[in-house]
Amino acid sequence: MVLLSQPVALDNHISAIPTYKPVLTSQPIPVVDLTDPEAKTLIVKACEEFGFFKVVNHGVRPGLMTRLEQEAIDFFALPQTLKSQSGPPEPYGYGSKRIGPNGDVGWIEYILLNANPQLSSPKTSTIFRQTSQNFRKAVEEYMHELKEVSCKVLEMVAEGLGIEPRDTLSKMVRDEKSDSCLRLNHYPTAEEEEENMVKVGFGEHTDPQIISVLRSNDTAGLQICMKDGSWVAVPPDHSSFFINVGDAFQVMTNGRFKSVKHRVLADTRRSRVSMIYFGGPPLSEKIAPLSSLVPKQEDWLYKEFTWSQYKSSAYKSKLGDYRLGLFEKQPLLTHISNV
Ligand SMILES: C=C1C[C@]23C[C@@]1(O)CC[C@H]2[C@@]12CC[C@H](O)[C@@](C)(C(=O)O1)[C@H]2[C@@H]3C(=O)O
Ligand SMILES: O=C(O)CCC(=O)C(=O)O
Ligand SMILES: [Fe+2]
Repeated sequence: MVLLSQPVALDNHISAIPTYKPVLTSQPIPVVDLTDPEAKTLIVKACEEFGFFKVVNHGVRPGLMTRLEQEAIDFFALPQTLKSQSGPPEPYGYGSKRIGPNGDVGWIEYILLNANPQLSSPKTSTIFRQTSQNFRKAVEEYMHELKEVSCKVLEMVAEGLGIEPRDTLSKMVRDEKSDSCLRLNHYPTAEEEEENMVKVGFGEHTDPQIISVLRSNDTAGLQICMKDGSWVAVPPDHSSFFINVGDAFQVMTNGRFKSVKHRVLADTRRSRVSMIYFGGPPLSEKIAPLSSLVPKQEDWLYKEFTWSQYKSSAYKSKLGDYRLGLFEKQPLLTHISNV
């Protein structure tokens, strides 16, 4: 077992990583007990108000969470030359400091793995070749359990919103062609730091998929953006999950649920390890407001698109871009006076 207590040098120094003086407001994050009979109502309320909430009593084995965390720590402690053989990510594989293909950087190293083995890439095979069978086993078990949590939450949402049938949302994530993925992030410690300054670990963004389920160790750093533009720090809790509404979910609810903007400001005195399961639809799935929620097409705020189209456009964007803008319907000219 290797502990990452020493400062870690990322592969090359990128001075472009911004530092921040944190300005925060405090606001309690909604907590939902998945065994509570009121859970579906509370989840809908949290998705409408924040696009974000914490879940407890989720049914995932605590031992599996710590096993995968330890496997991730062991991987990130490998020599840089070995790790770099599994990168750069395309988009799956190992990445360091660079996030995505369009110049975004952060104080981070990570592994991105596709949950669908049919879509597995050479870079991810390299990761599994360099690590023990235990790593692959922990990843597979974790993805399986996280898919269940995601589907449980999506079915509760369907019940809470009166969407019929109740597996309308969850079946996209359960589909064997679902384009879901798992991301393991490591925000290392740093040698020296300006007093009261923190580095941007993962710049502000929304997640493109339907639902993201995040678990981290007990190091702080995650922040979410409120509707008024203020940022709220999310107190870490290694035994719970944090759920994000993603862009595709915002579209399917016709904007009733907001895809939450979030970021990570890295505390460079303590390393942070996070593991996020992104529940996505199959590439061919058509994404549009759900007819059981918005029966009349003229009320749709978004044009229909396939997940594959959305993904391609997301990979042409920068992290902080508003990706849904391209898919918003223009107001009809006949509705505008003076035209
Ligand atoms: C800059 C980028 C990285 C990202 C793809 C993108 O072009 C814009 C969205 C980014 C994001 C954010 C959530 C997830 O971490 C992620 C895997 C995803 O699906 O969209 C990342 C992408 C990535 O790092 O490849
Ligand atoms: O590491 C975290 O806590 C959040 C990372 C994140 O937002 C992402 O990977 O999309
Ligand atoms: Fe994210």
